[in-house]
Amino acid sequence: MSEKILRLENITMQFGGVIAVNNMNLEVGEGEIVSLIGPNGAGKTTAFNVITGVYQPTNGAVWYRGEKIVENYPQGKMRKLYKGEHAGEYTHALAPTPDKITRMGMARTFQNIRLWKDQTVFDNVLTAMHCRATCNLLTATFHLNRQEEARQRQRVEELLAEVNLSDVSGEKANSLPYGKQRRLEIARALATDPQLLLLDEPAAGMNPQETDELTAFIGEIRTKFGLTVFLIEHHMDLVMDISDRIYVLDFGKLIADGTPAEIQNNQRVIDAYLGVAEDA
Ligand SMILES: Nc1ncnc2c1ncn2[C@@H]1O[C@H](COP(=O)(O)OP(=O)(O)OP(=O)(O)O)[C@@H](O)[C@H]1O
Repeated sequence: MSEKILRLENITMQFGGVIAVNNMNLEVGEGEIVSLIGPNGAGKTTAFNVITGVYQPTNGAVWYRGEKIVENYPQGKMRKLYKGEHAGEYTHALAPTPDKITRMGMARTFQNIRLWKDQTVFDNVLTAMHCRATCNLLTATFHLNRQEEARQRQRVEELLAEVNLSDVSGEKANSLPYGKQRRLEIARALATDPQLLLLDEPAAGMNPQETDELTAFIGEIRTKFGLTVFLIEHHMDLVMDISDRIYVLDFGKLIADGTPAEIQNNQRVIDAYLGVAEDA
């Protein structure tokens, strides 16, 4: 099996009385495309939010490229609840901010498109690239030297060509058809030069043709950019076509993992999700 680029160890995320993610253990190998599927409210986006530093988990650790990057040692009542085999290993909380995690080489897109709608396609990508290169908005805005600015503009042009958006480079983001807006979101994530790309429902709202194009596109960028992809998706055609492996989440708990063929034939998954999705 390939080297693990991402590993979740005993991740629990609790909001008041709701346990959104319940003791999740999973691994994503270098170069894989892995999907996380499950019914609405199963905890998929919450898991992404923990991985990318939006939420500090109630318990557990996230490892990235062999390094522990997120960890929590439960306090107070929680400490009692989670004092398990690994509790002694959690000596302090590690909680990097999302931008720090981006700079480690992890990029993400969101369920709802989050583009700078009035900016051009080019400027959307350039801004994302600035953030990675300088980590400081003031520096990004005012102090880039000319040589660096020219290098970045060149890189944006190359990136837009690689994702087939060169022809709309000067258009405003909100004037693009929906499928291209999604593609632009992914281009923005790629501008931060990630090794691991997390896609949260990239095909949401797409018609079948757009979904097919996106499926091919994700495969292409994996190869072109040497990426590992971890994605959440409800479009089962896309998931089954593209995934090396699939994890299934239900009410915060992983109930299965395996290849697409194994998952499609898993009775527990059919009962909890696939059967329902097909009937819907
Ligand atoms: N910030 C929050 N505060 C309180 N509860 C939350 C918060 N974020 C998520 N939840 C709850 O956690 C549970 C899991 O939500 P989550 O959005 O992770 O599910 P999901 O699997 O991504 O669903 P969907 O497929 O609909 O996007 C839900 O019950 C949700 O209401």
